[in-house]
Amino acid sequence: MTPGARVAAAAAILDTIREGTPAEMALTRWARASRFAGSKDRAAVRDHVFDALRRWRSCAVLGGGESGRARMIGLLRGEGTDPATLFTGDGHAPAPLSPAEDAAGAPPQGLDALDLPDWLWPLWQDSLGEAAEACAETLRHRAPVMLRVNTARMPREAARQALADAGIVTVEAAIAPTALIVTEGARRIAQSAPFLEGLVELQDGASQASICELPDVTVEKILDFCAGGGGKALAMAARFGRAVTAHDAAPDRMKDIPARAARAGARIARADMAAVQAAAPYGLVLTDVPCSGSGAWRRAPEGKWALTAARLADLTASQDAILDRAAGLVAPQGWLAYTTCSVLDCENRDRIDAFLNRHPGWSLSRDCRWLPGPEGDGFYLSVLARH
Ligand SMILES: C[S@@+](CC[C@H](N)C(=O)[O-])C[C@H]1O[C@@H](n2cnc3c(N)ncnc32)[C@H](O)[C@@H]1O
Repeated sequence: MTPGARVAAAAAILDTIREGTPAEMALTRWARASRFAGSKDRAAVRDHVFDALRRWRSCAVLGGGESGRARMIGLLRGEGTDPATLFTGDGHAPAPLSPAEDAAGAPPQGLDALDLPDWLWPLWQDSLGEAAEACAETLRHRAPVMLRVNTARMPREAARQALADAGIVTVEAAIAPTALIVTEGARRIAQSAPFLEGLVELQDGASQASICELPDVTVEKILDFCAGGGGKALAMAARFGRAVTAHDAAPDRMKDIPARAARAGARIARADMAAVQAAAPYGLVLTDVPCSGSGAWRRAPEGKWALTAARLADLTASQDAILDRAAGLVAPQGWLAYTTCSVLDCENRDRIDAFLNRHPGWSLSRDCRWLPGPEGDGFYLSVLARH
């Protein structure tokens, strides 16, 4: 596909997303219907679509309209590319700009320029203070591809070498002693020997850092209460060199854990609630709760536009309920860790303060927040100690 044809494909996909199709589904449907598109074409179209989703508001203002075509015009203008160079009408490229399109569009201002929803701004500012604008700006750009080295198997430097042998270039990240940033060859990771042999896993830097900040547990049992695909359970198994119990209210989400654990040489047993309760208490329970994802909107930008005040209220209620439930599983003198990939206080420190008000006999031991940046997403960790 020519660069212009890729832009035309992205514009059409953005229209289906506007009509309500989730981005991943819209991309998959397009790829199935476009057998002529090679892997580089698919990657380029995907990048266009996700860039436009990250900058949804500013693209519309710069492009002078809400359609996929207008947003692609806006995206190119925002990147300093004259749309006329790609909107040529040649082959499968989009038709040239009309005089009206040429004249439409303006530099975005305020929240259009920051690409945040209006209703969210007061909460955003209260939570982030002076960092509010910089944080919004960071989320307008792509996230780094990051790997966690399974240091239970190999030191970080040796893993870097093994990755380089597979054509994957990385640099060490300061955020965590396990973290690497991929600078070249990201698309080779899933088929590479270091990945297939469990030496590395894809995991954001701040998630890795949060596991490094957990208190030491030497003999006690460890439970990942919201295990999902098992990213944190695997990281805890590597950090502590111990077995981890994994639970999730949606057990299907844990279906990849056995294969991932086998690759990594980790002992992770999946457990339903009855089994979790039968094996209680635990020395450490991690609750990596469902959240707005506001710290990770670079990776999942649709979430930025789908979040509403009502949805946020539902999330905070379920965060409280999960904390209450998990607290009952923690041994005396044990730890309850709470994490979100959100930067909003209402999902972070406010939930912990509310928990401490409801539960005498607990105290706050550690409280960390990472802002989105070159080494990771926005993330929050709180560690609560049971007396
Ligand atoms: C942020 S995701 C977990 C991601 C995972 N820890 C990882 O690192 O890959 C949150 C998970 O919490 C689960 N969940 C939601 N409500 C829950 C509940 N009441 N009890 C346990 N898990 C719950 C969801 O199904 C979802 O998989």
